[in-house]
Amino acid sequence: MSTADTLPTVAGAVPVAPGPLLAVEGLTVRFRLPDAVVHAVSDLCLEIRPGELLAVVGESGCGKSVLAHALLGLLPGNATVTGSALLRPTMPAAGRAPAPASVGPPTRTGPTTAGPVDLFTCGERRLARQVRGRAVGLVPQSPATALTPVRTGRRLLVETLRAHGHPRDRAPAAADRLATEVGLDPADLDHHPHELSGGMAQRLALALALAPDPPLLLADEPTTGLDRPLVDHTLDLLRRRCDDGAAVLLITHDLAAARRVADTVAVMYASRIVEHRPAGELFDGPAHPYSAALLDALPERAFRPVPGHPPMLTDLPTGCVFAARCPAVTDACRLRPEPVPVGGQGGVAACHHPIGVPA
Ligand SMILES: Nc1ncnc2c1ncn2[C@@H]1O[C@H](COP(=O)(O)OP(=O)(O)OP(=O)(O)O)[C@@H](O)[C@H]1O
Ligand code: NI
Repeated sequence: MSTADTLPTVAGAVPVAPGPLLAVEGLTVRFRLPDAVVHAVSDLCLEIRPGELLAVVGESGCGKSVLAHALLGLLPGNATVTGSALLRPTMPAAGRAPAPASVGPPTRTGPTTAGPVDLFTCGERRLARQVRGRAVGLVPQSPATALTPVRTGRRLLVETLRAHGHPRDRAPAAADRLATEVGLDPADLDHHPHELSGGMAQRLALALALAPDPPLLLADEPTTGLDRPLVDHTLDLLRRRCDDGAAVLLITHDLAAARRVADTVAVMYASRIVEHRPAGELFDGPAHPYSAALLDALPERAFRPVPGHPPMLTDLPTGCVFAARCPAVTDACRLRPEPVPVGGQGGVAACHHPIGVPA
């Protein structure tokens, strides 16, 4: 798809047609601890459109999973969430053919004329009934603990398919097809989740998330524990879902995965998005020194780890969060950088000295 019209807007800008499926504005998540406050996500803005695969990348602990959990109202009671996350409602698009390998309900969803829903204010009842596992699917980061242990994979999958409109007589065959689609042997569905390996549980969780054919899928490290062929199989499956009109937010440590399938990449560092670009632009010429350092750490590039450590999320600097590790730091970095346009396709980087942009 064209990346020019898939990019996020800087906070406050007017989104262009056809409009995002999800528009997150100023998302801030804080966890209250007895003696500290964890700044897990800070002033995060992003948009994702139908057909777009957005990869969110960044080191462990930078806030990627908290972002996904915030969108679905899954954060614990010590969290406070501010900002907005407008999800455009969808309805079945009559006559739209499902992808050949897809076993979702016979129609994919398309836009309606109804207004968007703010996921942060719509309330738990609406999240439970209309959003989680329906409008927005989640592949959790630790599926082994998230899956109900008392039912077999087959029962979980058939129940999910039935709950989303598959007729009783067709749901078992649909479950088998879905298992095959995610790289499981249908016979694996006869086991309970705890009897599965981590990689198999991962694929079962993916099948369960795909069963309702959600217009938006949040996939949190969906390839952890898989060998390379299965990683590629899973990534290509997510790509096909996007090509068929769904939007996928792929959370991953694996930059090669992002490069393989993403349209756009958001690089997170210490609770903030520091760069958000079309994938090709980011990999060919990162603008934020942190993105450049992450790419330099790849084995096929300089294989040089990012020097130093991220700041504590309980004690973030008031200026640029990357300043202490940045080779290009100057006095200006004591002030927080606003996102500035980089590249030619609407990308942004939050940096006072973006690479390749004249001062
Ligand atoms: N319930 C909580 N209470 C306090 N801090 C929390 C809570 N949940 C998460 N955090 C903190 O929020 C920060 C972001 O966590 P998150 O799980 O989003 O990281 P991540 O980017 O997904 O990392 P990983 O790649 O390791 O999964 C971490 O510092 C984590 O310790
Ligand atoms: Ni995580």
